[in-house]
Amino acid sequence: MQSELNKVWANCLSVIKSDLNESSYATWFAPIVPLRFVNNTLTIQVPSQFFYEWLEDNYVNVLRKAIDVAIGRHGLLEYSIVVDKGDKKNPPISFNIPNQVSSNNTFGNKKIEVPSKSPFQTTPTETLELESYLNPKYTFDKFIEGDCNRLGRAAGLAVANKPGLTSFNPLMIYGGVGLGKTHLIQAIGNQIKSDYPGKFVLYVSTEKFTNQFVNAIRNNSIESFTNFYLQVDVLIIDDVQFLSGKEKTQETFFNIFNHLHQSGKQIILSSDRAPRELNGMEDRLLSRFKWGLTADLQQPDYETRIAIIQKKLQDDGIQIDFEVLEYLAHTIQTNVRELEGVIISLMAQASLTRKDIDLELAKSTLKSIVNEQEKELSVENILDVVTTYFEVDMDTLRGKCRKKENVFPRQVAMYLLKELTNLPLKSIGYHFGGRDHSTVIHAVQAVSEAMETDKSIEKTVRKLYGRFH
Ligand SMILES: Nc1ncnc2c1ncn2[C@@H]1O[C@H](COP(=O)(O)OP(=O)(O)OP(=O)(O)O)[C@@H](O)[C@H]1O
Repeated sequence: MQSELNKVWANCLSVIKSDLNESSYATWFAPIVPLRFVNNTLTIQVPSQFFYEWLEDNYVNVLRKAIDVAIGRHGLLEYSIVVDKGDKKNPPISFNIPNQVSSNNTFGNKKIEVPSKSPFQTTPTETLELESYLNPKYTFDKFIEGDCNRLGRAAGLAVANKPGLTSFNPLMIYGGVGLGKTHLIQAIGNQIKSDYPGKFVLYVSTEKFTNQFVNAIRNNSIESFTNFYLQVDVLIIDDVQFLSGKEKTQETFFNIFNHLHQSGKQIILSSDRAPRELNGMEDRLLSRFKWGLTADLQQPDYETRIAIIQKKLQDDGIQIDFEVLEYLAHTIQTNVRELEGVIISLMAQASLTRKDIDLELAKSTLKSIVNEQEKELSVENILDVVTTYFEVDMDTLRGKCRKKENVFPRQVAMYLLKELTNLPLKSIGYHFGGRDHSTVIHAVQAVSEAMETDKSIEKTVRKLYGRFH
């Protein structure tokens, strides 16, 4: 019945509207035509195969909720896709939809069951915003600034303030695992979304972009795919290293890139390595990557690690003594994700055991993690760490050369042996070409004094010490 159909669809739309922003609603739901409502099944007409896939990929939860409210938990949704010439030649597509019960291709319709409970249900803090795939937890105020990320963060803020209008287009952020690339590029997207609600900001991983492209080839819907991307105002693509070796995807991305760039749209990219190290990438694409600004994220230094831990604990309303903070920052030096993981286990331990987070709890919680990272305490390993850090060879470290660049690493090595082992001074001297104990005492004093007067030396020595303790 026509009036019932309209009522059901109007109810769906009001649920959908309340969940989405205006531009997503206008792009994806305004063009839908309700066709019929029979036996608890609502049939909607969508303009293309790509449109249908995009709805299923991005809005399935919203649709499910709308059907629940408008029809009830037994409601079904059926799509009727406007078939163009090319689509007719295609074999039926295979779906990647959980809970799909049937696909009826006789009339070009696709039928899925919409269960009352979302299989993707997440906790509120993890809810992704469906329309742009931005995670709202990634913001600038949660991104701690340090020497390791100063340029990237500043460039990110500049881009967020004036998307498409700075010379940082594209902005490419690169760096190793867990150093904050995704956080930073999403923070830019989140800020733009909040300051410029009219702009269509899209975050997409390279993997997802590639999958969509492959599907579009299979379904002969490349044009819809490309057209969709050309509507984006701010395109954020994560992990572009995964484009390596994918020539066709690169070609399409190249065209989208050029078009967006020429239209003054902002492009933001992340990669796990610098553009010059991206193998398997077309030169013309690589040269585009370098058009704007390339900024790297490095491992956070000691002070930044302290600030990150403080912020994470503070966000959870937890206070800890500075000595615990120092211990954590010394112990976990690899990347921020690991640091976060440790803080979470620590908080879990504290709440389980109903204890405050003190040094004892920190040490016992971190025991397994620390043991994995610690090098075995031996003279060889200590000297090895020193030679690697200062880039001197073992013979020079143990030898007699009096050049300043060799004397200091040697003194640090002696200092570490004294602090970390129970070796008598004479034995320590023995490892350095048979020097006597007074040379070792002198080295230990020299390093201690240098640590007191020079913060960077203190940091270096503590860092090397931290490899064993
Ligand atoms: N400067 C920072 N301040 C606060 N949190 C940070 C910072 N850098 C990274 N993090 C946090 O560390 C975790 C890992 O960061 P993220 O996922 O952005 O790293 P990534 O570089 O994208 O890693 P991958 O290469 O594995 O994709 C996230 O939870 C992020 O919020």
